[in-house]
Amino acid sequence: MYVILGLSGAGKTSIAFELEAYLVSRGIPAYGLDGDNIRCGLNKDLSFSKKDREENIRRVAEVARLFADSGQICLCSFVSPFAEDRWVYQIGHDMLACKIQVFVDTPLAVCEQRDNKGLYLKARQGIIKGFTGIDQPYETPEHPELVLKTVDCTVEQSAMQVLSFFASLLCPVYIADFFYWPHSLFVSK
Ligand SMILES: Nc1ncnc2c1ncn2[C@@H]1O[C@H](COP(=O)(O)OS(=O)(=O)O)[C@@H](OP(=O)(O)O)[C@H]1O
Ligand SMILES: Nc1ncnc2c1ncn2[C@@H]1O[C@H](COP(=O)(O)OP(=O)(O)O)[C@@H](O)[C@H]1O
Repeated sequence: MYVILGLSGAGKTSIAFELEAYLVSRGIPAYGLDGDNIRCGLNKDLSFSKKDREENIRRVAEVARLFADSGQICLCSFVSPFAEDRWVYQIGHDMLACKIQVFVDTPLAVCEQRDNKGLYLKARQGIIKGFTGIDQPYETPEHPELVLKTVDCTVEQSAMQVLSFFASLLCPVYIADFFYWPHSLFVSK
């Protein structure tokens, strides 16, 4: 299970979906659970209050566990701003290889400049209340397995960093089988 954390606009979704596409294209079952998707269905009854964010992550961790039990790599991309909520991912995942926390460490100013969905502008205008990084805190993960800096690198490069880390956890035979990329990791679009 990968837990991909960071501010809105940090790059969580882009990296998670790039990873999913890459792994699936290599015959490795993987599935991405993303805040925007899950909040349209399973968690559409939840707001962005502290209590509801906690419930959001609790349900996501339960679903992710089911995916993991079925043998799939589950990529969970959620803001998860509060440190005390993140422990739910740990339950039932004692081995390092089973739970990898990736912090997408993009500065707030960069996320705000990207503002793909116009949410930061609305938050600055006071139209959205309780927006992470603006008028709600983001507690930086203290011990992530991997920290990604997304400034001046592409989505593919960031995804490659995660794959390289993943490969470093695997036995050599498995690496040779799935992670030998002679020149280019990704099929050009
Ligand atoms: N108040 C507030 N704060 C943060 N984000 C907000 C908010 N309101 C809406 N959005 C949109 O919801 C997406 C984050 O949902 P998450 O489920 O990942 O949030 S959380 O983990 O429960 O904190 C987030 O998606 P990403 O941009 O992909 O992170 C936003 O599009
Ligand atoms: N190295 C990178 N990794 C991820 N996203 C990046 C990177 N460089 C630029 N971006 C851009 O930043 C934006 C991140 O948006 P998104 O993936 O939706 O973030 P989040 O899911 O964290 O809100 C996208 O437009 C993406 O193309």
